[in-house]
Order: sequence, then C-alpha cells, then structure tokens
Amino acid sequence: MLLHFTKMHGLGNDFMVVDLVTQRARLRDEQIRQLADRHFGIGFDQLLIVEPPRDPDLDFRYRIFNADGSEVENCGNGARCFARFVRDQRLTHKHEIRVETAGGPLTLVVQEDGRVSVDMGAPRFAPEALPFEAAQDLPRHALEVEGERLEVGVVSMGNPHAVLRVDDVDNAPVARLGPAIESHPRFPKRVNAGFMQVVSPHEIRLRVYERGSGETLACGTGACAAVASGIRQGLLESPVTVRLPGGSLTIEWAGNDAPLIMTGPAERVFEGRVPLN
Ligand SMILES: N[C@H](CCC[C@H](N)C(=O)O)C(=O)O
Repeated sequence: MLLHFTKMHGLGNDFMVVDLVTQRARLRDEQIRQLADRHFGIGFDQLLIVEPPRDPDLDFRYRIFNADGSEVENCGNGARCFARFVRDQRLTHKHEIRVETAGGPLTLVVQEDGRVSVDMGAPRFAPEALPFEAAQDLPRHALEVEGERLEVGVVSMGNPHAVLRVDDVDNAPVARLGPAIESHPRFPKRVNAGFMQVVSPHEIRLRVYERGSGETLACGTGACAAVASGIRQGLLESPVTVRLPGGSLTIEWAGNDAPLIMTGPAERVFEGRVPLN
C-alpha cells in the first residue's frame, strides 16, 4: 500500500505526520526506524499519528513515536504541528482541539496568526512521575555521570526530563553527556536531557538531547521542563522566552498545579506517499 504523509516541523524539530482517520495502516517499530532514517528513509525526529479518539469528549488520539521506534507520552512541538495538520486536512474546523496522548489530554489552540498555543498540563516533580530513582522530591538531584557529579532538575511533562544548568549552551557537552544522561540507570524508562543557560529571569537558551532521537533543533516538552525547573529553583519568572537552536518558544506558568502554556509556530514542508511493505 502507499501511505500518504505530510512532513512538518516545529522550529526544526521535524515530523512525519500520518492521518489514520481516513487511512488504515499498522506501522511496526522496524518500519518506523527505517522511515526515520535520513538516508534510507524519509527522515524525522518523531512520527506523529492522528487516530480517532477513544474518549468521545476528545477530538483525536495523538500518538508519538521517536526515531528509534519507541512510543512516548508527549511531544510539544509535535502538538502544534498536529493542530495545524488536522485543520489543513479538514479533519476538523475547530480552533480549540482536545487530544488524547499517552501522557494525558492536551488542549491545542490555533491562533489567528497561525501560531499554536498548547496547554501542556501541570509539571510533575515527584521522582516517581518520570520515573527517576530517588529518595525524595528535590529542586535538584545529584547524579553521577561519566565520573562527574551533576545537579539536575527532574520534571515530567507526561514524558521525562532531566535539566542541567550550564554557563554557555554553545560549549555544553551535549554530545558526551546527553547519551549518558539519557540512558542513566536511575531513569528506568530513559530520559530527555536538557542543557539550560539562564540569560535573565525571563530568558533562557536551551539545547536538548532527546530520548530516542538524539539532539534536536528544538524540544517543546523540554522547553516546558526547563522553565518549570528554573522557576521552582527561583532562577526564572513567567513568561520565559526559550531560545533553542531552531528558534524561540514562549512558555508561561503560574506555578504550583497550574498548566504550562507553550506558544509557537507549526510549518508544513511537503506531502508525500511512501510504500509500506
Ligand atoms: N523524545 C521525547 C518525545 C518528543 C519530545 C519533543 N520532540 C517535544 O517537542 O516535546 C521523549 O522521548 O519523551
């Protein structure tokens, strides 16, 4: 069969988006890995799948798969692209779209200027929410990585994040420490590793080594996790501009159990059809 897809990105975090409302297909892990390959396949950081909702109060089910084929709980940049995709494909005419994810429900709001705001839910700092092996909930946890003692903030945005403060993201050891943090044994389901430089209370620079995909040009849940951890540590104040290699996001958080609101762009690049064997 030929599978129709749309290639999209949010600040350079790129996606293959597939409508399985009007199409029928089953994608095995190995097929996802092959399609994700930037030389032998289409190439993407994540595959996003649109399915009918299982909960009648929601509009769609939003499924997310990393380039390594692992299915995950949330993808912030992908959520913005998902909202644009379902409207462009005329799967809905709504401006406010409620979707089910493995990490819980999200509300996506398409703005007049084309940007999308996402209610990303409240951050969870309790280690068991990630999961992360630790005796208690702390603003920063000591973590032994590659013989170094690091201090990381841990945050669940549905998916797990470890946030390390650095003096200069341009010189941060992302290639060396990213994989070591991602697969650290104290994170039984692995973790996304964020490297955060505090520029001012309302601005950070951020690089993220993503679980299952490696370093990406942007990470929406990573931006939310870094802001939540920074505000909890008294380093940041809402709203925060998060400057990523692929561009900037605006993150707002009123603290405590309030949701984080992420606003940013969603772009289409091309449409295509790919044979599935
Ligand atoms: N790699 C992430 C999923 C994609 C997150 C990122 N692309 C975003 O925009 O939030 C994980 O394994 O939890």
